[in-house]
This record gives sequence, C-alpha cells and structure tokens, in this order.
Amino acid sequence: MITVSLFETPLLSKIICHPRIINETLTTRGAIVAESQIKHIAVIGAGTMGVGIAQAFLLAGRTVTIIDVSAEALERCKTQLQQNVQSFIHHKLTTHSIEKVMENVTFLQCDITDIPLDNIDMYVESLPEIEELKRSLFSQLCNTDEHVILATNTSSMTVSRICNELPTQHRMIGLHYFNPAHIIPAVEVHKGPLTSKQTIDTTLSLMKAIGKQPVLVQKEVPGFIINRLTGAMEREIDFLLDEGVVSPEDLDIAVKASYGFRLATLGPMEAEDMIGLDTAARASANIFPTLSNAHLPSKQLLEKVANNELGIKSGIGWYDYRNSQSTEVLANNNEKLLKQLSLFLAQQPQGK
Ligand SMILES: NC(=O)c1ccc[n+]([C@@H]2O[C@H](COP(=O)([O-])OP(=O)(O)OC[C@H]3O[C@@H](n4cnc5c(N)ncnc54)[C@H](O)[C@@H]3O)[C@@H](O)[C@H]2O)c1
Repeated sequence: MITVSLFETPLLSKIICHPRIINETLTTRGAIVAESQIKHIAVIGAGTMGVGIAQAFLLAGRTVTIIDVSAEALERCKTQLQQNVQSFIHHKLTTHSIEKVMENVTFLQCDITDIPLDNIDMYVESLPEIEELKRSLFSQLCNTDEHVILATNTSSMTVSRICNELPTQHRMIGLHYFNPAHIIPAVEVHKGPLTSKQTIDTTLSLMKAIGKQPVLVQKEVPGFIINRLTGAMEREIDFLLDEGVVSPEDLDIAVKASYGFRLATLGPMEAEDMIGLDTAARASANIFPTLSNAHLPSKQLLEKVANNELGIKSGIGWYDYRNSQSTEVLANNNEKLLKQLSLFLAQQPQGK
C-alpha cells in the first residue's frame, strides 16, 4: 500500500483505520448473500465514473471505500462527491446530509496489487478501459470470500473476456453505468456464461434497492445494449457530418427537439407502437440500404482528435468552451439533467 504526504491530512486519517470497515463488515462467509447484507462496497477507480457509482450506494445507507492509485484523483473525487450530494439535496432527491454521507465513505490510495481483500461485500471496478488492467485486478480478487460479488463497469468488454480463466466467474458480473453515473438511472447488468443465478438476482435486487433501474442483458455481446445503439447512431452521425448533410449544431437541435425529446418518455418500442409497425417497416426498408456501414470513425472526428480537440476536457470539441471552466460546463449540464431526473422519477409507476 502506498503511503504519501496525504497521510497527515484528514482524508488519510480516514484511510488508515476506518472503524466501520473493521467492526461492521465481517458479514457473511460462504455463498452470495441477499442484497440487504451487502453493506460495504469498494469502488475501484475514483475517476469520472467512480464518484457517481459510489454516491448511489452511499445515499442508500451503505458504506463505501473508494480506491485509486492517484492521491489527486481521490481528492478530486471527494470534492466532486460533496458537490454532487449538495445538488441532490438542493433538488430534494435525498434526505441525507453531506456530513452523514461523508461519514460512510473512506478514500484509500493504493494500487490494484494492494487492494484490501477482507471485510468488503462487493467490488465495483471502474478502472480505465484497458483489458490487462481489469484482468489483473480480478485475478487479485480471486482471494476474496465466496460471498463477495465482483463487478466491472467496463463499457465495451464482455464478462468472459475479462475473467475467462478465473475460478471466480460465478461471482463476476458486469454493471454498466451511464455518465453522469450519479444521475442517470439505468444500469445494464450483464453476465458471463458462468455467472451464478444468485449473483445475478442479488445484483439486480441491490441495484433496485439503491434506486437504480437495472436492465438485464440476456446474452453476452460487446457494448451490451445501449453502447451498441449509441454506436450505430454515432456511425450515422459521422456519415451525415462527413457528407455535409447537417452542421453539428443543427444536428443537436434536431435530435434534442425530436427523437431525444420523445425518448425520455417513450422508449423506441413504445414509439414504434405509436407510429405503427407497418409504417415503421416501410420506412426502414427505404432507409436501411442507404445507411452508413463504415468500420472507422469519420474524417472530421479523427482530425479533431489529432488536433487535441477532445471536447469539454480540452476546452474545444464540436463546440468551443475556452471561455468557461470545464467544471462550470459540467455543473450546468448536470443541473439540467437533475431537473429531468426529478420529472422522470415522478413519472415512474409506484414500486419501480
Ligand atoms: N467515462 C464514461 O462516460 C464511462 C461511461 C460508462 C462506463 N465507463 C467505463 O468506466 C470505466 C472507468 O472510466 P472513467 O471514465 O471513470 O475513467 P477515468 O480515467 O476517469 O478513471 C479511472 C481511474 O482509475 C485510476 N487507476 C488507473 N490505474 C489504476 C491502478 N493501477 N490502481 C488503482 N487505480 C488506478 C485512475 O487514477 C483514475 O482515477 C472504464 O471501464 C470505462 O469504459 C466510462
């Protein structure tokens, strides 16, 4: 375990000896347990996704250890977590206080080779999308107790690609969150061929218990459901831009004011029922042969990446953000999404 100058800070004092880790989480030994017994979760990777993944568990009263190799990432995560919880309080999306939430979270600086293996009921891996890194972590986690669920937030890889030769495959599951993970309700739950029914059932119940909307992916497929849909749309967007059919700005307006506007209320299947399946079939037959089947991203996109025009994080992408702080832009986006979340939750049938 790495010990650094952070040691003297209040953050590190929590890192060293968190009483809850020691006293409360010697839960169960043996088989996968009920969701209510999953009390202590380790989120590995305190980056873009880790902070939002941790928040939902914390707001549901669970204890979380957030682990990262970078002290800077942990500090950023702590600040972001406080801001995100504050925004939930502001929108009346939680009754927890910031103090209560921060009491239940520990920030631990260590590399994946030093991950604590005891007193944790579930690990949610959110490391960079690098196969070797994820495989290496899950190899270490083979030494955890039999009741521990091992989850990955990979956005593209199947569970069997990450752990095909490990003896823990029955406890391995995919939990694909969406950015910003503290706001977007859905989580795709995907399994490998050897994931046990108990692991799947407990994970689905747990996601519901912490206020997420889990969707079970029935078969292994790279990118699962939503990244395949967005991938198909991205490919067509690339084509429309490269062909000069529409400008990036008008494309956003068209999507937000039509397809996107409808999607939050009516899913594609519900919309097709409204349109009429006969009409949808005729339109598809006309349009499908003309759609892009490109295997590479568009010229415009690749040029932008080569010029370091990466979007909000580099100050410029399809839009120019150089007159604003990236944190301001993201906070502004989150604010709009939180209003949408309040409406979305109000429309959910009771008990969902
Ligand atoms: N960013 C998204 O929009 C998004 C959406 C859904 C899923 N995902 C998936 O979530 C995962 C994480 O993505 P992200 O965008 O949060 O990445 P990120 O780069 O923001 O965060 C990854 C964190 O892992 C830490 N890390 C790297 N190597 C480590 C090591 N050896 N030991 C401990 N910590 C280490 C880094 O310091 C960093 O803080 C990826 O699998 C990604 O595909 C991302």
